[in-house]
Amino acid sequence: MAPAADKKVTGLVAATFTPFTTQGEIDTSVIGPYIDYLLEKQGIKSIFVNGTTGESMSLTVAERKVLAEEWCQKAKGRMDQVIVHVGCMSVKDSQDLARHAAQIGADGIAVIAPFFFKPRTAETLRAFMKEVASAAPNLPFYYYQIPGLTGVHVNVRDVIEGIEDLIPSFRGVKFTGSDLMDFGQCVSNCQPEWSVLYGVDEQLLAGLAMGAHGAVGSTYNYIGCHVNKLLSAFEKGDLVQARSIQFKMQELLSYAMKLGFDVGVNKQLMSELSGLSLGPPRLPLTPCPHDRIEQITQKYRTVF
Ligand SMILES: CC(=O)N[C@@H]([C@@H](O)[C@H](O)[C@H](O)CO)[C@@H](O)CC(=O)C(=O)O
Repeated sequence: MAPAADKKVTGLVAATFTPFTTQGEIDTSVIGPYIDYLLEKQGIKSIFVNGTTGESMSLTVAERKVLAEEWCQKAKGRMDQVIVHVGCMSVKDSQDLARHAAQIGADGIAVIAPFFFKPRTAETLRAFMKEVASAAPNLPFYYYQIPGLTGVHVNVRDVIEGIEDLIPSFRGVKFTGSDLMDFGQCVSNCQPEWSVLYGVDEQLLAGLAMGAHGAVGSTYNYIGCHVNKLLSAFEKGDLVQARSIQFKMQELLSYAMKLGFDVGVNKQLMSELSGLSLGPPRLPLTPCPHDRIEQITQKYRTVF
């Protein structure tokens, strides 16, 4: 049976941060205001929750369910799409989360490759994904490729070959890698109803030139309003304007990277720029000194 919520993902999708209290417990009270902020201040209409930015691998399955439910409930009728990442090391946990995502009205699910015992071939990875997708056969399913973190360097082009026969709910890829040849091959070999989404914010324009249908990223949480202008400029064929926004993103991110940029730093930057209390990151991520966040915030203000 075809997935019920069958609409293509386009435009910018914010990979959301997970709010924690100062004691390190998940804090769902921030999720409503967070969604207001994305819609009203950043022009972001879709979210990707419990992903890398959301520290999913540091959360319990129970916490992930509570968070997914709150994001879906608060976004209902307001946002276009809520995609819930359900990837885990155990296929059983992933199936549990996939079933749960279907129950709470998510618009789609995504799965990263397991990375402790790594699939060595596209075939094994596809088999893992098939098992997860079968737990929520009516939900659009996306493969979330992020080799820099998983260490799984299987060609995505090989993963998607004929995958619609294996996983009828397959609807695309979130491609967080720099191999633009593999990315281009995904675009040129995708089915019309699939979305191929690019996930390296600092290189988005290259992804768009290669045919990305949209983009998922962490920085769209706080610079989405600028990046939306990049998308419009690209659509109008104004590459000079599109490049100038991309170069600003690169200036900010290369500055932050030199100071040490990880999900924890990124989360604190988001708190600083949005005024939302997202709390500290969870171990093994550690909070970064306040003066460093101030330097990055200052850079943001001079660049944009
Ligand atoms: C490795 C990583 O965290 N990549 C980010 C990017 O948005 C990244 O933060 C940005 O390009 C800056 O490097 C996203 O692709 C991750 C993401 O979408 C997610 O949180 O699931």
